[in-house]
Amino acid sequence: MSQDSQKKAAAEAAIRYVEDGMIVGVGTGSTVAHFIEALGPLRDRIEGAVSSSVQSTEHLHRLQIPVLDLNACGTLALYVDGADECDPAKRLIKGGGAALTREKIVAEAARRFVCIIDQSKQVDLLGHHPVPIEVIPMARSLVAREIVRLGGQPVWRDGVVTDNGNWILDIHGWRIADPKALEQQINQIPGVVAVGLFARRPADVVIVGGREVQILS
Ligand SMILES: O=C[C@H](O)[C@H](O)[C@H](O)COP(=O)(O)O
Repeated sequence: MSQDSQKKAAAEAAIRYVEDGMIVGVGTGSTVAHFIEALGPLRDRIEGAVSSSVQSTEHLHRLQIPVLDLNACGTLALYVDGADECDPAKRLIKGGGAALTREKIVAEAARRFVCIIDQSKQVDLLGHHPVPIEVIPMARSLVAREIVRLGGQPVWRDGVVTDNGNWILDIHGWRIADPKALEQQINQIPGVVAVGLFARRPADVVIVGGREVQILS
């Protein structure tokens, strides 16, 4: 089964968590694009969606799913998003598509975070995939130097500007034994907007696509 078919299978399996009248938090990326497609036929049964990126907002609009302002929604019942890596404790690396900051905000606002992935995303230890950090542009070099002190190798994702007008550093070379501690340390560096480590707020349910879809809860 191709990686994209696995993504689609996971995304379609996540639809069972959508209930009538819900406001659904929606992540970003190619796996979420399948979820948005599956959500389309339910547009009249849900109140709407809260989006984590311009890309997802445009997709939701194309399917006539109302996109709501998080500030007017309070706590969301459900957030569905993909990931770049997922460990057995459902901690994640996210941000391959540069949407990590808004994704973190919507995930934090949700009671249940359902993460949809293909099998290649499952790892024992996070860090094979670089860890993205969104930084305020003027702080790029400062943050990079601090990251080197923490043992990482920062690479500027040159040319990429986030939806918030910021830049991305991708940190290579880490095998992350304590993701929560590292998340906290990175968050303390001035100029860091968000880090794509989701350890303080891991997923609640992980759906792994495949011929047999696996649901880890
Ligand atoms: O910024 C992007 C997000 O964190 C994505 O959810 C993540 O990169 C996974 O993307 P995809 O579903 O395309 O593999």
